[in-house]
Amino acid sequence: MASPSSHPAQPPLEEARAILVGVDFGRSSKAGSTFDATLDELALLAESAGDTPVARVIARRQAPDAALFVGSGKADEIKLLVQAHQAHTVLFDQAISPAQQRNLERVLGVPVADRTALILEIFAARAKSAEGKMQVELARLQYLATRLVRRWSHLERQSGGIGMRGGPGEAQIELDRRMIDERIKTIKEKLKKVERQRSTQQRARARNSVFRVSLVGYTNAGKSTLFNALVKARSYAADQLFATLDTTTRSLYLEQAGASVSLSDTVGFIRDLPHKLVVAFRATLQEAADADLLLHIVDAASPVLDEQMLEVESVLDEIGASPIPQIIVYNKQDMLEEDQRPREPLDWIERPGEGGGAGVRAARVFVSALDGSGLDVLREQIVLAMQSEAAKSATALNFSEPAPDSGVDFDDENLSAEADPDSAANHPTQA
Ligand SMILES: Nc1nc2c(ncn2[C@@H]2O[C@H](COP(=O)(O)OP(=O)(O)OP(=O)(O)O)[C@@H](O)[C@H]2O)c(=O)[nH]1
Ligand SMILES: [Mg+2]
Repeated sequence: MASPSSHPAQPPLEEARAILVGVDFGRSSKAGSTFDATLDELALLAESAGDTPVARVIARRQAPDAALFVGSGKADEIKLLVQAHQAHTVLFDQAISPAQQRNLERVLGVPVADRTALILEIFAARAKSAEGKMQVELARLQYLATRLVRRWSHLERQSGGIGMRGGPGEAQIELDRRMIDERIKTIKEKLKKVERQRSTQQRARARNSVFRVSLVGYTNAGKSTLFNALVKARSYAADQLFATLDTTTRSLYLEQAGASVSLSDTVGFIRDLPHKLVVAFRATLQEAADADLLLHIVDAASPVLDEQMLEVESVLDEIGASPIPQIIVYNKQDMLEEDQRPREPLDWIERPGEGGGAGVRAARVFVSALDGSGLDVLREQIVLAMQSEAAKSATALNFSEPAPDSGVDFDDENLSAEADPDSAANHPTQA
């Protein structure tokens, strides 16, 4: 076995057995079942990062231990499990500090990672566009700059991707850190340029009056599957978290309206998305925020669908997309028991308003992206939303519509990475 001070041996590609650890601080509302669901999500994250979960440990504490996050007894228990399963890594459901990570690695003898690191690994492996890759690299470097990372991710070894694999002595780390800072600066500058281009494109798109619809929702809810079913495209759909990172847009022809709308598939949301990553992806999500209509896709079979919906609503609020009309799409109806399925194909529910304010009514439709049921009703609702929007802007036109080519309706600079999420620049098309 690797001595504690050396770089722990990297597992061979085909196996990376992981022990999952969650600490219940007694805050989960519906104790037990809910907490288990969060570990289910960690398991799916681990699998999406190429690890195989082999055991779960749940600890109960009032507060995290300063040195080890869990108590020393629990740490011993985890170590026994690591040995019994010949595990290669231990994954924590909560964010652990750099010091806790170091201490844990010393005690357990294998690399330790937390949820944030896992999400970053997945994002790094999945990003496809040049901009997406830069955004992820930036978020990763900012995260790595604060810790000695001993875990050389499974995905990274597969893809030979970007990133730092630390581990060596302090001098090397100091050197790495300086290089990291340099790299961060360069990427920020490049990103600014790309973002300026993007906002010019967005402005052009906003001028041509195609009705824009964005699919949003918790990761794995079925956005890409629904996107493919609607436009008969092939967006990458898989039982993995964050299968989609870059926005894909296609034209969707709606027979009932005799017109086309543009439909965009977007990155999924997840609870406690690392803050840096939220900032990095704001530009991508901004496309969702600029839509005329959001289809909020929900995994109706998830035991924690309420929490997932609230998480999505809170991110939407953060990027200024709360006021955009929504259709709530309860997907995966085929997975429900007969008696759990709704009697009517459509009803109305109340969703939170802007800034958590007064609720707003939204149509809810029940579909299965897999077997295609309910898609007609969904198309009808899109048409209705489009017509009601057209009626609204016709009324607005009678008042003070600026000349379409005034060119001063909003400012490129304000849409750059540092833009304030609450600034008016996030609502460029608002009358
Ligand atoms: N049974 C069932 N499975 C579905 C349905 N829609 C999607 N799925 C499955 O759910 C999983 C996730 O689907 P995706 O379309 O990749 O989900 P997504 O929301 O795009 O996920 P991310 O891009 O990772 O955020 C896949 O295994 C799909 O086959 C459905 O209506 N019924
Ligand atoms: Mg997807």
